[in-house]
Amino acid sequence: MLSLRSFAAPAQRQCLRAAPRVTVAQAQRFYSSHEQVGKFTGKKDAQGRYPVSLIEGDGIGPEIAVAVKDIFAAAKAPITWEPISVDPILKDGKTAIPDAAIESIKRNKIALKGPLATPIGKGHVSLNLTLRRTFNLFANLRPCRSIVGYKTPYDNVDTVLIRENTEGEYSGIEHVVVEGVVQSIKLITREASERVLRYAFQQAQIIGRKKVRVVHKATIMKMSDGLFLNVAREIAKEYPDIEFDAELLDNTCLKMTTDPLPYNDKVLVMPNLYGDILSDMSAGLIGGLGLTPSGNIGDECSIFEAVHGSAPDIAGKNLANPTALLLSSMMMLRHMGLFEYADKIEKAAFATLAEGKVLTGDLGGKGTTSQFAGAIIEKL
Ligand SMILES: NC(=O)C1=CN([C@@H]2O[C@H](COP(=O)(O)OP(=O)(O)OC[C@H]3O[C@@H](n4cnc5c(N)ncnc54)[C@H](O)[C@@H]3O)[C@@H](O)[C@H]2O)C=CC1
Ligand SMILES: O=C(O)CCC(=O)C(=O)O
Repeated sequence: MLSLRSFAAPAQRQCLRAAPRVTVAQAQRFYSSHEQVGKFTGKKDAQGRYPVSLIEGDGIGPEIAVAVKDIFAAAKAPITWEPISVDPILKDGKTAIPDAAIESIKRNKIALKGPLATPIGKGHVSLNLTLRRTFNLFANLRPCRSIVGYKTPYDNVDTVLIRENTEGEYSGIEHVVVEGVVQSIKLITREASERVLRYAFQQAQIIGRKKVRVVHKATIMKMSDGLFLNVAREIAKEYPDIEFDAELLDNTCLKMTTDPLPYNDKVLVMPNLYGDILSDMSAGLIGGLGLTPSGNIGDECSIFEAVHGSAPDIAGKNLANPTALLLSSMMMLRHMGLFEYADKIEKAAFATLAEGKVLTGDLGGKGTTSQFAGAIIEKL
C-alpha cells in the first residue's frame, strides 16, 4: 500500500525525514504558551463562577457547542454559560447585533462563539465581521499545530498567525460606480495596523519566538499593503530583540505548503483577507478545519471561535469534529487565568486524538460528535 510519504514531493519528503515529531507534551505546552493572549477583566459571580456569553451559531454550531458544554461540565470548570442570540437587526439601515447580546458580552468581557453563516450576495452582512468591529477585536490569533497521532504529510506544523481583524479587504465598503462596475474598498489605517503589529511583536515575546514576519502584497497594493508594511518596519524598531522580515503572500503559500518547518520559529502577521485564507490553508496541513482554534482579541472583550464555518454539508448529522471549538475554549480558559482546567481538558482531548479509537469522519474515523466528546469525558 502507498503511504502518505510516497505521495510527498521531494522537499516534503526531506521535511518528513528531518523534522522531529511534535509530542503530546509539546502540543499541550503549545496551547499553554498562549496564556497571555489579552487582558481579561471579567468578574466571578457570587458562586465563584465566571459568566461566559455563548453564541452557539449556525449549522454545526449547536452540535459542537453541546460537546464543549458537556466536556466543561465533566471537568467541573467554573463557568456559567450565558446563551445569547446574535440574529441580526437593522439599526440606521445597517446590520447590527441585538442590544441584549452586546450587553452580555460587554458585561462578561468574554464569549465563546460557534460559526455564523453569511448569505452569499444579497442578505445581511457578516455577523462575524460585525461582532469583531462592534467590540473592536483588533487581532485574530490563529495558532495551528500538528495533532499528535493524526498522520498527515506534515507532522511538524507549528505556525502562529495573527490577522488584522477589523478592516482591510473586509471593511465592507462596496458600491456600484456605474452599472457593471463595482468598487470594493480595502481600508488600511495606520491606527489599526499599529495596534495589530504591536500585538504581534508582544505575542512573539510572550511565546518566545524570535521572529516576526509580515505577509503582504505591497508590490501590487502599493499604498494599502505599503502602509501596513511601512508601519511594521517602524514598529519593529520598538522590539530590537525580535527579528523582523517580510514575505509576499503568494510566496508564503508556496513555501508553507512545500515545507512548513521554517515557519515554526516565527509569528506571521498580515492584513485581514490574507489571514483568513492562510489560516484555512494551514489547517489543511494538519488535517483540516476541525482542528484549528482562534481568538478574536480586543482591549475590553475577547471572543474565541473555531477557524471553520458552519459546515452546512454535515450540519445536523452529529458528524462535526468539536476539537477546533474545544481548543478555542482552551485558549479562552487560559485567557481567563483558568489554567488548571485548560490543562486538564486539553490533556484528555489530545490523548483521545492520539489514541485514535474514537475519531470523527474528517479524521478518518467513524465516531460521531457526541461519541468523540464522550471519549474525552471518559478520560476526564
Ligand atoms: N467564523 C465564522 O463563523 C465563519 C463562518 N463561515 C460561514 O460558514 C458557511 C460555510 O462556509 P464554508 O466555506 O463551507 O466553510 P466551512 O468552514 O463551513 O466548511 C469547509 C469544509 O470544512 C468542513 N468542516 C468545517 N468545520 C468542520 C468540523 N468542525 N468538523 C468537520 N468538518 C468540518 C466542512 O464540512 C466543509 O467541507 C458560510 O456561510 C460562511 O459565511 C465561514 C468561515 C468562518
Ligand atoms: O463571516 C463570514 O461569513 C466568514 C468570515 C471568515 O471566514 C472569517 O473571517 O473567519
